[in-house]
Amino acid sequence: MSTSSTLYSRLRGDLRLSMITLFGALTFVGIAPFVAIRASRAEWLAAGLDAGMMLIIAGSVAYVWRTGRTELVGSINAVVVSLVCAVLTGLLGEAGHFWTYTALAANFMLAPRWLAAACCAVLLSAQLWLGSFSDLVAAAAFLTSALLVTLFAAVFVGLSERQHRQLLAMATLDPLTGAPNRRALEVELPEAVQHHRQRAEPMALAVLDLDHFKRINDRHGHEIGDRVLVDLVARIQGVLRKRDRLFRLGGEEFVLLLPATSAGGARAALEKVRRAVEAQPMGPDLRATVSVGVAMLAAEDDWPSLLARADEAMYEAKRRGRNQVRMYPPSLLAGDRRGGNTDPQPLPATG
Ligand SMILES: Nc1nc2c(ncn2[C@@H]2O[C@H](COP(=O)(O)OP(=O)(O)OP(=O)(O)O)[C@@H](O)[C@H]2O)c(=O)[nH]1
Repeated sequence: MSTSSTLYSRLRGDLRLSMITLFGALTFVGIAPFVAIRASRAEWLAAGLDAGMMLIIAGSVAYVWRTGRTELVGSINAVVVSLVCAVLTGLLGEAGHFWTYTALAANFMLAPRWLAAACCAVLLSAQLWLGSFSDLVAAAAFLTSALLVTLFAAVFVGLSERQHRQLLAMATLDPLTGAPNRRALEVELPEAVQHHRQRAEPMALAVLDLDHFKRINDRHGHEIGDRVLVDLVARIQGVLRKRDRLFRLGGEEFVLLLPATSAGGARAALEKVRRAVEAQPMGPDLRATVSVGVAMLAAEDDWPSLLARADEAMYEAKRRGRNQVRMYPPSLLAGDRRGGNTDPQPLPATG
């Protein structure tokens, strides 16, 4: 994946990251002229505050892209913007009020809701305390309009976040089983490959396919076939570690990503999966089995080659009679795993 498409997919997948980035860019462009104007008028404190805020926001955008800590950075930005805005009102009087609306809306885009609400409350109190209003009606008009902006921002951001979560789930989760889908795999697998290669840690990838699923559908009907897929996912997730990832590639084919796992560990884990499927019937007169192909991440691998090897091993398992785990290359295989012969053998680790 190219750098620009990686950046784009991060922006698309993380709403708060995109808001922090947009806010940072707009604040930089919007405030820079005022630093110059205030400096030219010798309003050194106001110019310094604006410049300081620009630096903090620019630094925080760089930090959030490096670390992904969007909640921390968004929270710091909201606090800084609210404080600077309140202090500017104390220094500039009426001119400081105009920035209040921007700060109120930005707080909800940057920080968790409770913190945004707290920042808004502190900012509005400071504005009423420090601001210069001609009379009580002017102060009441300011407060009402500011509260309306706050309310609109809170509702709008809340709705956007909910829709974003729903869209993300629709785009990345298989609606039948709830497992992450092929699209999610295409995002997570390249990241996992890069992560493990950089740290020279072993990683295993398995392709798992239900055996004779067509027969199950033909004999028991599609509805039961669907339930078998749901049950299969529950069984697999029940025996694997929390950090292992299961994806539905399509139909009755799944991919398992086993981070920080040696060949021996992968073999043991996938035998557990195979046995968990075989052990209990999935319904009256309905036994299912799986064929599994495993490949270990090698130094020269990219994710398509790793996936292709695991797929090749899965087809080998099918060719050899199904209901078994095969490793790729076959030299990693210690004995045929079919049926009851399930003791994992020590296997050589690979890159
Ligand atoms: N119920 C149900 N069936 C599905 C779904 N997706 C794919 N299938 C069915 O899965 C079956 C797959 O058949 P095949 O590709 O021949 O594979 P198989 O019968 O499992 O045979 P082997 O893989 O060689 O063991 C087809 O009948 C598809 O219609 C689904 O979401 N629900």
